Amino acid sequence: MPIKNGEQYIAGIDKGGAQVWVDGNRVTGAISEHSAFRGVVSTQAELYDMQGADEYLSRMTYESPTSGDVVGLSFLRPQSKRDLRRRREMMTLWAGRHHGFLGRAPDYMNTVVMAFGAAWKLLAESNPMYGDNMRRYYEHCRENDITLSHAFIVPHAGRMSSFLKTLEQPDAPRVEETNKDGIVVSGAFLLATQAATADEILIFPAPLPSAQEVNPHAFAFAVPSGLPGIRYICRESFAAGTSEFDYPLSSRYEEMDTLVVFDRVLVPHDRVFLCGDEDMAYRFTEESRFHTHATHQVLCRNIAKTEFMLGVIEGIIKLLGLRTYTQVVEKAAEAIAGLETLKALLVASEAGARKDRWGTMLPSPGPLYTANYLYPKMYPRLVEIVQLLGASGIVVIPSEADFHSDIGGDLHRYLKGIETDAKSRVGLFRLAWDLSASSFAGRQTLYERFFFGDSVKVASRLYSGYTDKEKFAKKVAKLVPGLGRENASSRVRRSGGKTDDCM
Ligand SMILES: Cc1cc2nc3c(=O)[nH]c(=O)nc-3n(C[C@H](O)[C@H](O)[C@H](O)COP(=O)(O)OP(=O)(O)OC[C@H]3O[C@@H](n4cnc5c(N)ncnc54)[C@H](O)[C@@H]3O)c2cc1C
Repeated sequence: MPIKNGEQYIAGIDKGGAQVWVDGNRVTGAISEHSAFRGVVSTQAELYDMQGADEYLSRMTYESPTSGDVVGLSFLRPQSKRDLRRRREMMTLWAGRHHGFLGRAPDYMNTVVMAFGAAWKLLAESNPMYGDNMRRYYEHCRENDITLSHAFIVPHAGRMSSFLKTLEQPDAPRVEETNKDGIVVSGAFLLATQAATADEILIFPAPLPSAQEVNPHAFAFAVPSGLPGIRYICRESFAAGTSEFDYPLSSRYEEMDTLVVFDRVLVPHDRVFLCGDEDMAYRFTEESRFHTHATHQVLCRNIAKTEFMLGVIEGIIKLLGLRTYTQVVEKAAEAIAGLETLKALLVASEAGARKDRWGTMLPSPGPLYTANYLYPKMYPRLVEIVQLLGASGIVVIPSEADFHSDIGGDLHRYLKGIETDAKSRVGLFRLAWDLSASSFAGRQTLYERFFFGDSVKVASRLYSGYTDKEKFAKKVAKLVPGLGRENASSRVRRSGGKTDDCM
């Protein structure tokens, strides 16, 4: 099947039969029509329509190497710097359409599954069937334009401190049994964004330690979202209403987060990528380089989001006539400097790309992980700048209904701007509210802070892979007698990383 369009995406979600719970009630009707999902489903449908439109087709798709069908470019396994550029252009087009607010637009997981698929041979070391499954799953996603969600972390009740290695945790997700049809999995996964609005879910938790040789907590697989025994328990919806005037962002881009519960779910053997091999789970996470490829996608999205933030900042400056205040200009300049830094890092990541051991053109991790490190700090600051410049304008934001009521005249008279009518002025501030102060805004900030792991993990990913630091230390050591001497064992310890891990 070639790329899907929006209508096909919606039909797939509605027919998928996922068991979704919102506010204590099971969603019984069409997911796409439920108020918690309507906006985001419609936005994602727009993305799928976009890739098939004449205007974009050549920039957003390519010919499948197996079927010859037209498939999505974010599935393309890059073999050259040109391929990386094509991927970036495609991802930038989608990010520009949702202004970076969809952290889980389909290209995110398309990229992850591409990286996993490229590294299938590693899984084959654990079991040839697992390698084969991964390779075929990537092709399945690409050929059927599968919309994929994922859950990589488990609830706190199921986590285990390393010093409790000898104990088993009853609440930790686990493989309960293996039978002729597949593996039976029970337990919960803490968080899957957009799981209720995706065709399938990929599960790959960091394995908890186990006293058993075949670790029941070490597994990875992907299944249809509606497989019997899976429940998706949604948080409260932040799509506060359907009016695009009142809630310009949350009405369109609210991505639901869910707790995913597996209740003796039978995962067919051909969907299992790893089972029991704790060491391989860690190795595959690192050596598939999916973090690096995914960060390339993330950076395209962050740039689109920062451009949008800058647009709002400039809109407020113009509206309130703030351009002559140097403290205001300085804040806008900070946003510009942030944006330009991200853009430079993206270019640098492609310029420094080289093939990894899977034969995939890997963007340079150094600039990407730097962006990954900076953005969780940059984004909350951009939000703060919007608040600082918008001030009371961000709270005096009557609704569309107010404008159409008997007090509409007051609003038109007293809320107009210097050169702007009241409704446009309030419209911009309602957007600034949704961007900086609403529940949707708070969740967006939390997302940017955590979606790729907490700051400790992000920092250690940057630090540990940054081999140049040793070169610099040697330069310093030349000027400090005795500092450069090290014993052989510390040299061995420090050269433990794979060669393509270098930044
Ligand atoms: C909005 C949102 C959407 C998300 N979507 C997804 C998704 O779709 N799929 C998915 O798999 N995950 C998703 N995540 C989860 C994300 O991967 C995690 O939030 C992240 O890995 C951090 O884990 P945690 O939330 O359990 O924090 P915790 O591990 O509970 O950490 C809490 C605090 O303790 C600190 N801390 C924890 N351990 C240590 C330590 N050893 N040393 C020092 N400090 C420590 C952390 O830095 C943090 O400040 C999402 C998260 C958010 C917020």
